[in-house]
Amino acid sequence: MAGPPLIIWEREVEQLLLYAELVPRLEDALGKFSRRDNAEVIQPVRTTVALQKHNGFLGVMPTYMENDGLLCAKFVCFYKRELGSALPATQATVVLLNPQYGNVEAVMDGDVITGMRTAAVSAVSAKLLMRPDAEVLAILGTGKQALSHYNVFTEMFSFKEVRVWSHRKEGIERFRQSVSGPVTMCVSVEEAVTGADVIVTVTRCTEPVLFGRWVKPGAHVAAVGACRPNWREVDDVLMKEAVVYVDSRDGAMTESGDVILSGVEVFAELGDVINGTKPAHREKTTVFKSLGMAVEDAVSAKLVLDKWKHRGK
Ligand SMILES: NC(=O)C1=CN([C@@H]2O[C@H](COP(=O)(O)OP(=O)(O)OC[C@H]3O[C@@H](n4cnc5c(N)ncnc54)[C@H](O)[C@@H]3O)[C@@H](O)[C@H]2O)C=CC1
Ligand SMILES: O=C([O-])C1=[NH+]CCC1
Repeated sequence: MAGPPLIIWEREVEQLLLYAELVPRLEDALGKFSRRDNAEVIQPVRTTVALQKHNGFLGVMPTYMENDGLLCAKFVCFYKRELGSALPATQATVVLLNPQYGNVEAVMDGDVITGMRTAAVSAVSAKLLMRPDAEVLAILGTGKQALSHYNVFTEMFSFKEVRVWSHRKEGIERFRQSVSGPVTMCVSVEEAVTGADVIVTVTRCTEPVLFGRWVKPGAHVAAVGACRPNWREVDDVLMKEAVVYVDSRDGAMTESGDVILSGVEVFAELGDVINGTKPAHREKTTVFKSLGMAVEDAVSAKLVLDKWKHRGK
């Protein structure tokens, strides 16, 4: 008989996950996903159940990575909140199962995993797609994802300036106090993104907040919010001017309003670039549209579990 599952909560996950260890595992997982080999990865598009009364959705995100012996599912609730609401936009739990017997081995907090793996994948997109001389990073939004993106982008790259915009002044002030490095606080999106080399959009917007007319040619945009087919974060002009990369083509064609409603053609998955089957157009304006994938959660959770088992050794 299997023992009871391990329960690993937020503070422990926070202590165990490090970007330096997470990033290479995510790159490997993105590459495996894009090879479409069922022995490596089975990952259907996320199933979503509408929580109409609460203006939200439950997303169920399973994956099986046979060669890695990994069976995992994340449950993530995400909401369209009122402007200024203090309630979280997402809440998540990750479950690791034994693929041979089907028992649950570990249940862990999914919020830190979601924050860190999403930001780390955006950083991978920048590593592959931004111009090598990039100096200015602009972050739109000041919530959980904004913070994790700030942390990994400043750990992996040396930007001369990091600009931050939020629709609320208090949001920017809170953000400035929670980060260790300098930030330039911007009063408008236009001010934040004009001349920026890399732009990260991490808002709860459901209408475009970033407009192509403000984006410098050759900039790289990691568009992380707007994960429903009728939600937008960036406008048609930007989508049509850019070479568009995604985490999952099927995911983007099912869930991304920015892709579906602009009618653009997806050029490649990040995994295709990692595998060397599609080029990285660093010289052009690029958009990485992120929806989030179960393989990212699975390899993150496995890293947490392995480190939990070896802690103190
Ligand atoms: N692609 C992916 O893998 C993932 C995407 N997400 C998405 O990322 C976005 C940010 O998530 P969190 O940082 O956790 O949320 P959060 O609630 O912590 O922060 C959201 C930010 O958006 C701002 N905001 C809210 N409404 C706005 C509006 N109408 N216009 C402009 N700004 C607005 C808030 O002031 C806040 O700064 C959400 O859309 C979420 O669904 C979250 C997890 C994973
Ligand atoms: O992958 C993920 O966890 C999510 N994507 C959009 C909301 C949550």
